[in-house]
Amino acid sequence: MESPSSSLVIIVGAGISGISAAKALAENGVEDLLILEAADRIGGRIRKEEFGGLNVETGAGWIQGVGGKEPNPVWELASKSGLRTCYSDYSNARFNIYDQSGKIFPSAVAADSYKRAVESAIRELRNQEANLDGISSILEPPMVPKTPIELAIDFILHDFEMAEVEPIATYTDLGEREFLVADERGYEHLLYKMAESFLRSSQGEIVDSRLKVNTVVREVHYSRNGVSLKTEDHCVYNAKYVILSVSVGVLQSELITFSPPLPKWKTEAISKLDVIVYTKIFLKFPYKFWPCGPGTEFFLYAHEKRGYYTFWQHMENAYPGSNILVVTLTNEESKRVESQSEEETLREAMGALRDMFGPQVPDACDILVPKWWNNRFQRCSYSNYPMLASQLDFRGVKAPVGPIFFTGEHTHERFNGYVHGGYLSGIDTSKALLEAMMMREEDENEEDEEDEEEEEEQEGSMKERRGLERPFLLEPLLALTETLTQQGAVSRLQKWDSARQLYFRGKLSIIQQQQAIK
Ligand SMILES: Cc1cc2nc3c(=O)[nH]c(=O)nc-3n(C[C@H](O)[C@H](O)[C@H](O)COP(=O)(O)OP(=O)(O)OC[C@H]3O[C@@H](n4cnc5c(N)ncnc54)[C@H](O)[C@@H]3O)c2cc1C
Repeated sequence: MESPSSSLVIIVGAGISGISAAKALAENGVEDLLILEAADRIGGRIRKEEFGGLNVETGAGWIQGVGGKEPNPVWELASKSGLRTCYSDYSNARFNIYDQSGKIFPSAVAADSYKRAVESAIRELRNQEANLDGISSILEPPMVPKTPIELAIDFILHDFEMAEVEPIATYTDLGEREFLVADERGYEHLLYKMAESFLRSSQGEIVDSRLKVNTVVREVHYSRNGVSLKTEDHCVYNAKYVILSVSVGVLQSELITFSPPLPKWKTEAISKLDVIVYTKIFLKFPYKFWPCGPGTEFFLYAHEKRGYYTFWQHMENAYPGSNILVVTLTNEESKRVESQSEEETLREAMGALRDMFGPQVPDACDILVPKWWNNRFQRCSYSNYPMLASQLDFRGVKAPVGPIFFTGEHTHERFNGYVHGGYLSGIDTSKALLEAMMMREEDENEEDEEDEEEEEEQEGSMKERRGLERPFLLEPLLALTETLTQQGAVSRLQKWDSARQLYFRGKLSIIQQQQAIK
């Protein structure tokens, strides 16, 4: 066994959130940092793989929300580093709906039915949003789909809430656009560009000892004084602080154990989150047999089994002449396909294509079936906050526990599920950590200055003060919220806000008492 290495900060995971946290810390003078990554490369759920003579994106492929009210910082990074992208609007899929006999729906009928179904669902949901019973009834599919058009519409409604992250209740068309990454260097090029900055020391040399790949963290031992991490290969890494950037799927699994166990409020918040499995299956053909004109990039296959090889895309806009089709599956369908052989999946996908385009469709020359659910370092494609999740649940997922800070797309309130959510969460978490480090330093300096007698006198109030000032002590806040709940405050959000006010009022009075003593 190697002797333990020691760092000020260890970041577990080198996806977009881990890398952006490391970059932000390094830019703020934290040089003594180390990233431990389980896989053999950085990127996490941003991943390119060679297929059919190209590098395809098996993980994130789009830069979403471009040109909306809030700028997407990942779009800015992509523009700066010259990443090649192409405009791609998957909502167009609803104009190209095929049934099992290859009949294509006239686009006006499809678009109109779709629009009416979405509008009525939103209206009903908004009317009933104060009434929880009402909401649970609308969570059921709005109809039992029978006809192909209903099947397709049902899939799109389901897709809004499950695959596209956005709950239908909050969906607003902000005129945002999506761009598909179409660059041989891959989406991951952005991460390598970011990593360069912290892999260089202040003297400009590359310090690649700051990143260790193939290093699977299995145990996290923590106390007020720091954290000790044990890896699968029996190495020990010590740090004063840890940022855990693993996915919520990993947090819900048994890959990492904590000692002492994480508090109940934390594990409960983590367990409440839904995880979405979203799989892009790639198929290479000897030639094109699908329509390739304007507005044809996406098409839907209406099958009576919800989500059965429904959502298709051709890659001609991104890579002309590639002869590659992509079909997207989600959740139960993803898990089902992950558990069967590639031959079976190929047979099913070819059946769907031959239903749509006829028996003359040529055999595919190759297939790629990524597995996100069975990957023990992912266990999901992205997080999804259930519709009835509260602000409190969200904050519980994000809040630190002692010296352990949590980051990742699932901790970003606005953009959870997205690459830019991961990027922004890394920055937020590094800020919270820097603040905690500063506070702790102040505490320690203060303690050094006091003589022993004073220390004894003030021990009780100092303990109390530390307990209240440390930003990562969420328990008192949660306990207060619980009390308010029992007293029947109106909504969960109000309870949380009232608890926060009481907490800060308490903190203020203790600081005032401290000053009076001095
Ligand atoms: C198929 C698919 C399609 C997607 N499409 C889009 C899209 O088009 N647009 C978009 O914006 N988003 C998309 N997303 C979501 C986006 O990829 C993620 O939200 C984002 O990349 C998550 O980044 P992260 O840093 O939070 O987590 P991750 O990228 O998962 O990083 C966590 C890292 O932790 C590592 N790790 C896990 N366990 C351990 C351990 N025990 N020890 C050490 N390391 C460990 C993992 O290997 C991983 O590298 C998609 C995701 C998938 C899977």
